[in-house]
Formats: sequence, C-alpha cells, structure tokens
Amino acid sequence: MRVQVSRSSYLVLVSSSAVFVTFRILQWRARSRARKTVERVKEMVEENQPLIVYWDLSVRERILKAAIRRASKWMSLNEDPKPMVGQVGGAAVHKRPVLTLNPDYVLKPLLADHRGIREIAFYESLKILSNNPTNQTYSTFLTGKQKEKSPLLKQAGEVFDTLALAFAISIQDPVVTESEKALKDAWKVVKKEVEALHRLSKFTAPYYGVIGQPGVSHAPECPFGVTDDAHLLLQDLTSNYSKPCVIDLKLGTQTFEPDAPPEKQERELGKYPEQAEFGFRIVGMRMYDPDHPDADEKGFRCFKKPYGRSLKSRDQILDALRTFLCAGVEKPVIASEDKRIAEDGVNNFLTESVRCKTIANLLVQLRQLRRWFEENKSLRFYASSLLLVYEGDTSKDNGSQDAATAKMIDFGRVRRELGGDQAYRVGLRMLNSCLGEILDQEEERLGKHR
Ligand SMILES: Nc1ncnc2c1ncn2[C@@H]1O[C@H](COP(=O)(O)OP(=O)(O)OP(=O)(O)O)[C@@H](O)[C@H]1O
Ligand SMILES: O=P(O)(O)O[C@@H]1[C@H](O)[C@H](O)[C@@H](OP(=O)(O)O)[C@H](OP(=O)(O)O)[C@H]1O
Repeated sequence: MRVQVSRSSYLVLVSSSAVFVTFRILQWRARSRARKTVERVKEMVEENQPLIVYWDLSVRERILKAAIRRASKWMSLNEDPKPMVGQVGGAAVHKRPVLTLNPDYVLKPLLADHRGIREIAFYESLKILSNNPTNQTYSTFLTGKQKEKSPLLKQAGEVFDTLALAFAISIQDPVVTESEKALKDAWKVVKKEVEALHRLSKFTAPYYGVIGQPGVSHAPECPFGVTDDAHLLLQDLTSNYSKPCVIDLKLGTQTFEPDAPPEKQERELGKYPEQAEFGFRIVGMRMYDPDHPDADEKGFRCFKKPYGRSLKSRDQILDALRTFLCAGVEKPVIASEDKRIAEDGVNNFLTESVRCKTIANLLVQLRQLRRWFEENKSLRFYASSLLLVYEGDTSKDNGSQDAATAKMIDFGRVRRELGGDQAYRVGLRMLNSCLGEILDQEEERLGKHR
C-alpha cells in the first residue's frame, strides 16, 4: 500500500515537473521568438540609417539586379545617348555628363560608391511601392523575405514556434503580449514610410531602371556592384518644353550626412556657409533670354556653381530668382511685325503676365511638396536637389507658355531620421517666401500696366 502511494505521488511529481518544464520551454521559446520578430521589424526601418542595408551583399545585389532587369525589359541602347545640352548642376559635367536619349530620357551617371546603390534603391522603392504600396511589398524589398509578416502567430512558420506562441498568447503571457503590441507599433512605422514613399513618386522624375552595365560587377573597383558605366534611366523633366529654363537648388541646411568624415564636413561647410540659414543654395541655372547680351548662341544665359555660392544675403537670392524667372526686368520693346507688341509695350505686359502664371504654378507645386514634408516623419534628404523648370518660350498662346515643373532629384544620401527633414523644410519655406514676394511685385507692376 505504501509503495503504491509513493509511486502515484512519484508519477504526479514527474508529470507535473514535465508539465512545468514544457510550460517553461514553450514560454521561453515564445518569448524569444516574439522579441526577435519585433527586433527584425524594427531593424527594417531603423533610425539614423540609410534606406537599405547596402553593406549586405545579398540586399544590394538583389536591388541592382532588379533595376538592371527593369530597364532591359523594354529598352536596349540602339542609338547613342548624347550629352545633355541644358544640364545645370551635377558632379563633374565635363567628365561624366548626364546624357539624353530619344524621345524623352535622361541617363544620369551613377557613382560606383555607396551613393550609386543608394540612389538606385531609393528609386526602386518608389517604383515598387507605386504599384503595390503594402507593408508586405516593402518588407520583401528591404529584406528579400517573402513571408506574410503581420501578427506574431502568422510569423511563426515552424510548428513548434507556432505552438509556443499560441500557448503564450492563450495564457496572456505578459512578455509576449507586450511584444505583440510592440510588433503592431513597429508595423505602423513601416506603414507610414510606405505611405510617404508612395506619395513621394509624384514629386520625382519617372524612373525606368539602370542601364549601361550588363550585370552586377564583382570587380574590386566596384565595391557595391555598380560600375562607372551604370546610368539611371529617368524621364527628362525638360522634354516637354520648347525653351526649358532650369534651376537646380540643393535643399536642406546641411549637405553632409551626420557620419561624414570630418574633411567632408569641412569641405561642405566651406562651400556655402549661408546654406545653414537659407536652407538651400543655387547650384546652377539656365534660362531663355535671347535679347540679353550674355545669351549664348541658343539664346540661353547660364549660371554655374560659383554664382550660387556668391549669394550672401536674402536680397541677393531674391535677385537671383528674379533673374532666373526673367521677372521684374524692364525690357525695351523691340520693334516687331506684330503691331500689338510694337506700338504700346504690350510685349512686356504679355511676358509679365505669363511669368506670373508660371510663378503661381510653381508655388502650387511647392505647396504640395511642403505638405509632403510636413507629414514626413522619417526620411531625410541630404545633398538632394529640387529642379524647377519653366517654359521660356512666350510666343505660344495655348497655355503651354505658363507650364512649370518642380521635382526632386539626386537621392544618393537619403536616410531615416526621427522627425523627418526639418532642414529641407527651412529651404522650402525660404523658397516659397521668395517666389511669393516676386509674384506680388510682378502683379503690382502688372496692375500699373493695366
Ligand atoms: N530627370 C531629369 N530631367 C532633366 N534634367 C535632369 C534630370 N536629372 C538630372 N538632370 C540634370 O542633371 C543635373 C545633375 O543632376 P544630379 O543632381 O542628379 O547629379 P549629381 O551628379 O548627383 O549631382 P551632385 O553633384 O549634386 O551630387 C541637374 O542639375 C539637371 O540639370
Ligand atoms: O552631394 P554629395 O553626395 O556629397 O556629392 C558631392 C556632389 O557631387 C558635389 O557636387 C561635389 O562637390 P562640388 O559640386 O563642390 O564639386 C562633391 O565633391 P566633394 O565632396 O569633393 O566636394 C561630391 O562629393
């Protein structure tokens, strides 16, 4: 009898120990799985990091291959691209110019360093999300993994982990419950970025992939797989214009990344210290002004980098923008076959009214871009440019003479920063106030003509 009791208590002891140990194992497994999952999602959109982990070979190869495939699907270089005639900014115009290709493409030379692969990744992310703006698409883009990634349970592919998590959730294990909540929050951050990138396409040039290099390079001089022959294939933002007037503005109060080496920081700060106050600098501009003594044989005036860096006050910037818009310039009325123009100075009147609409058009687009930047809470654009284009040919009378475009270009240094890009916003505000002021002055002058 005594033996029987002790055997049954022994059995009870053993089975309860087994239950306890199983419970502990399941709990441990569920907790560690839950924590890892949260970490993985958070890592995908980690602050103070570039958009992709380009130092991961598999990530950059996947993205570069996708970009090459994208361009090669429908484009082969049957004709020779030509150096762009109206390029206003860019690293080394004389060495590696931006090229153009019929009917309306530009080929932007990519850098073989991290900036090349980062710019490709940026455009790829916009493209991929423009078709399918979901967390799943973005997560596959960033990590290469295809699994469904929503609640914890769905993420646990293996039977044991699923069991462990189901068990932990059913007993409301505090650590797993907390992780479940953290995971939801992490996915919300991803969702915000997805939405921001999705909406940003509207403010960038259409992108068609990478052209010029047949595949990923493994040569030592191409540490990120991108060669010197690689070019981004983009839509030429000037192609719809008969006399495109273009200004390249480098936006933001700082043009180097926080982890830039001290020499780079010094070089950038020295280029244009006023950038910190104004939030942009004029990199270059080119406008159609055929009557001007400095106009080239095509009727354009061009201003290069030193000009932008010489502008030390708001008034000087205002003047530069006026010059760009050929605004506020009292031109002599040139005798013309057109009586309307020759007799009473209506030529000026026409030009000014056209410019007012152009400026108003630009202001509308800038307002939309400003709204995007107000909502953006995670992306920062170092050393990126805003390209403004308007029609310099005022002879047309079909509305196209008022056309204007404002698009962002140059994305080799996009990264995540908490709070978004306040520095870009400083530049947009300044630009907005300058253009607003020029418009007011022009309208006032126009009123006097009436
Ligand atoms: N999509 C486009 N459509 C028309 N022109 C473009 C386009 N992209 C670039 N350009 C022209 O090329 C110039 C240089 O472009 P971008 O700023 O991208 O080059 P970059 O070499 O990366 O410049 P940075 O030296 O500032 O890094 C612009 O100022 C503009 O004149
Ligand atoms: O914008 P990023 O990505 O920093 O790249 C820089 C950009 O191409 C600048 O146009 C160029 O300076 P300049 O226009 O003054 O020639 C600079 O050269 P630098 O770093 O050697 O000054 C580049 O590194």
